[in-house]
Amino acid sequence: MFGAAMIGGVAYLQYQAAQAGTYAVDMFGRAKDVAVGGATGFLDGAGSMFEQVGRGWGKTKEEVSGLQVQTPQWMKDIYEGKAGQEEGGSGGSGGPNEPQRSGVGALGAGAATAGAFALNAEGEEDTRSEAVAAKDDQMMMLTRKMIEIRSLLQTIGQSESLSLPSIVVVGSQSSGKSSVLEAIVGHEFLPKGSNMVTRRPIELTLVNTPKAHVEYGEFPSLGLGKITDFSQIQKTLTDLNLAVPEEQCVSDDPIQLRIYSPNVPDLSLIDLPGYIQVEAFDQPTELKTKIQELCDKYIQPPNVILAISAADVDLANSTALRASRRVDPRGERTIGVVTKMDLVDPIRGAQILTDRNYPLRLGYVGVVCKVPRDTKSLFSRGSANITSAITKNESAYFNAHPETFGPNSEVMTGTPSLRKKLMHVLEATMSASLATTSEAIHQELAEATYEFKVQYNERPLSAESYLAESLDAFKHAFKGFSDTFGRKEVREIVKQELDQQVLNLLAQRYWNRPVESLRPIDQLSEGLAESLESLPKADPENPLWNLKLDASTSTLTKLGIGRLATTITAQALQDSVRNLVQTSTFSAHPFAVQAISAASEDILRDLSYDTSDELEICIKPYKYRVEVSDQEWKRGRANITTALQSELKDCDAANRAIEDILGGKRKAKDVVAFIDRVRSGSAVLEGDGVGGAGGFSAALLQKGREALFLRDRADILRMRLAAIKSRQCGTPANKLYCPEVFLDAVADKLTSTADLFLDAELLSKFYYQFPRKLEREFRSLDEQTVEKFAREDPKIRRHLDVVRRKELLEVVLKEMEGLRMLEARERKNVARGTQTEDMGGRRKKGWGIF
Ligand SMILES: Nc1nc2c(ncn2[C@@H]2O[C@H](COP(=O)(O)OP(=O)(O)OP(=O)(O)O)[C@@H](O)[C@H]2O)c(=O)[nH]1
Repeated sequence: MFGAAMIGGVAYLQYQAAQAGTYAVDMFGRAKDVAVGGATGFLDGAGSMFEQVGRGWGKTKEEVSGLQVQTPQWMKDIYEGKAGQEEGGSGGSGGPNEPQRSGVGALGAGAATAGAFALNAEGEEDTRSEAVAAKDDQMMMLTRKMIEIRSLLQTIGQSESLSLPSIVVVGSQSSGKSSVLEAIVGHEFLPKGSNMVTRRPIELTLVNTPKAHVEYGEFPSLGLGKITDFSQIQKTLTDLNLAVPEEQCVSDDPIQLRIYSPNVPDLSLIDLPGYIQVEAFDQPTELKTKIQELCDKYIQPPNVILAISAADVDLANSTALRASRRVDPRGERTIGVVTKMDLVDPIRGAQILTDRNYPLRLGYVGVVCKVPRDTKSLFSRGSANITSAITKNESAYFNAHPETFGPNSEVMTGTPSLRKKLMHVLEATMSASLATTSEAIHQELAEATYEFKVQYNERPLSAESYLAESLDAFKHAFKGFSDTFGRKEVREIVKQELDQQVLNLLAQRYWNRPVESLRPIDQLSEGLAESLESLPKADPENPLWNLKLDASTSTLTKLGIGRLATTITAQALQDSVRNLVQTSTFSAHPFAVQAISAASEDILRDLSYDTSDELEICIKPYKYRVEVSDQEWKRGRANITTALQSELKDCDAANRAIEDILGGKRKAKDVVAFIDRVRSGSAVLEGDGVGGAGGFSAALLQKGREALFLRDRADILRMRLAAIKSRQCGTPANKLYCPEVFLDAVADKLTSTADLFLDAELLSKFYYQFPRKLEREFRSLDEQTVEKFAREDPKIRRHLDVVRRKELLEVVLKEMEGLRMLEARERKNVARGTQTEDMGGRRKKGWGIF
């Protein structure tokens, strides 16, 4: 077990046994003894490290660098002084409890560690021996690996067995919990306020970045990116906490926060709401219980408990220690932190730290974490590091009482010592949990593999591959559509539209036989002058009929065909794209549906401007003259016959519907006969018929008028169908007598020009541009959006989850294997180190870690 390098063979085995609940040696109250034991083992480890680097701590950097070929990267970094920002200096005042280190600054060793421990950066002397420093570095690397694995496991899910332990911080309100965490991090970043602002657990992962110059935080699940302003982190945490409604009190949904800094150690901590004694009058009555339940959930084994108590409150009244006792009665995994040491007499402070009533195997650490008032304003901007100010203030206090807190005292004090202790304890606890967690991962992986096989036939899937496949399938479907929607289809929709326009024109200009008595005078048309029945016998020079035909033709050609035909074709394309999306995998993705629709709309809008103008120019000649060939006439005659027949059918159907409304044929006939009589003047319509007339209600009269109109229209259609069928309408020379045929032929000519042009200008350009635009837009989506897109479909989300879970578990297992190898190597080193020690009989005094 590599933890042994730090803890020492004997002490570590004791610790391990204690973790397993079989620890039989009474270490309580003799924490210091164990610490020395730990230090012995620690030096054993140093011995083996010595071997690793060429048995030469006394060598110069150059001498040693010749051996670097065999040394690991972290070690090289130390020799090259790259790992930390500063070399291990000898200046500054050492912490009172720090053991003296020989050969300080030699080889620049420990620079990385010092950076991580924030010792030199804070003006303190790194007093560790080189071997110790190197060992620390290796431990940090391993701890970091485990923390990384812990973070990976966090992303897999909140399963208790699938997790590595963390340090859980508990304490009553105002015990100084936040101050301790902020002293470790070096920034004020936790929510502050009187209104119980910590309502959710904060899972804090500290990542040491020795070479970085910038400190920042990240909320991995919020995607806010790197936040360098710690007051912004504080604000975000406050907002997230206050989002838990007051009546809900607290939530067990953790907030994950990672802080990257060269000044933090690699640690994983969980901050919890502070215990309260009694609810305030404006707080929910169950608040106390809820906080307790939440804390209880987190302080379970194998987590380490950081129990915060204030020195000015009797330890017997410490809620944190009481809570820890319930779940850790033998005090095996609790570190006691006594804050506000400056508020009690030093002798009393030292007594608290050596408390016999609440003995803790991992001991107590006394701290003064208050930011000195005179420097506080300097840090108000949220970016300055406060570690230095706190440590200086703290050292000043403890150094002022050397007889109580000096190097020879039994007690452990100071935030730097606490940081180190936390790292060592976390490393050991995590490594002790590795086997169990590894077993749980194996089991989870087996389940995920089974699900992947059975449910998804081992079909690999990623958000990117899903998007790519969906896009390819859609483009393929679109290609299929473009093969079936060409000039012929454009012609159909344009002609259908123009047919309608022709029918409207005919109705307006030719078929408008007025029902005179029922229409206001100003609506009576020129149709009165010459009835349509007289058209077949009209004089070819008759100005009225000539004018009518010219005006109708002109209306048709000047309709704005360019715009009309382009718009309806673009609309048909847009509708088709929408239908294609609905039948594609994209249909389950609102984002994609919207993006595709917008893409086609954009292209069609752009193309439509030019296309409609140019098409209008193409049909310009028809605005002045339209020649119709015999062939065209023949086609027009056939087409309009079909159109009129269909119109006639519609009229008859509408008439039948009205008859039904009027209460049958007979009743309808009576109403229509009355209106007919009014029209011919043989009956009188009282008023305007609003109150009814002739024994019929106003509503019946209205329906009767509609029926009469439809009857008239049907009569006209029949008459015109007969006319079109007659010999007279057999030739374009007689267009004056057959306006229906002529207008249809004109519409047909306009359609032919439009479909040719639209095919070349709108369709082919759209078919070219659209898939490319989609390709561009979808391929340039960022990872997050692609992920969001794929997860919109619940089926795909489940599939992705299984694949991802399986992949992550495989990665974690691989990482675990790596750790195990390191661990095995470490164990070997410890064994060798012990041998060396036995031979040399050399023992050094080291730090008391536990
Ligand atoms: N004198 C002195 N004051 C301290 C020390 N540590 C914290 N304080 C002060 O004690 C008060 C409470 O400290 P916090 O760190 O906010 O305590 P907390 O436990 O997080 O409190 P809640 O957020 O209410 O749960 C603050 O005014 C701190 O400035 C210390 O070591 N010495």
